[in-house]
Amino acid sequence: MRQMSVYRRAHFNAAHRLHNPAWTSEQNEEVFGLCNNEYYHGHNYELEVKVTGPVDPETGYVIDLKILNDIIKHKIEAKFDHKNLNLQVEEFKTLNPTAENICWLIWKILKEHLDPKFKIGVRLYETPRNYVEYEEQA
Ligand SMILES: Nc1nc2c(c(=O)[nH]1)N=C([C@H](O)[C@H](O)COP(=O)(O)OP(=O)(O)OP(=O)(O)O)CN2
Ligand SMILES: [Zn+2]
Repeated sequence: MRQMSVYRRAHFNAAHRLHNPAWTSEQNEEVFGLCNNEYYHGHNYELEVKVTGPVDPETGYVIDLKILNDIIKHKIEAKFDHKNLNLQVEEFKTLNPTAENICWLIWKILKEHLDPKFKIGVRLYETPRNYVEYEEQA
């Protein structure tokens, strides 16, 4: 069956602090600089989700984008939007909320909620110029 990719963009704002508790303040400042600010700082995150799978011959869809949008809204935006990632997202109490780790967590959540027949890719823009991407291999 013909495989294609569909994409959905989303957006959330969140605060974070990059910090390694095993290091001294000096080491943290040296490595993370302004991102180590103990009072946190915010980003306007832009998210792009890619879903690859067979095109259903009856609907002509890979996945109904309305369904994908609902999953992103309820499982991703509800968890991250207007949150302090370090303090309010359980996973980041023990994991540094870098763009890489946020992107991976988003991928993991989507993987749990989408049909396993789909291959999922996540691209996350932390700033207009900084972005990371994770896509599972076939
Ligand atoms: N590999 C990573 N490097 C950095 C991350 C990250 O998540 N992964 N994060 C940060 C900071 O949190 C923040 O994103 C950096 O912001 P800033 O340097 O202000 O980014 P800009 O694109 O706005 O910077 P310009 O220099 O003005 O282009 C740092 N590194
Ligand atoms: Zn930051």
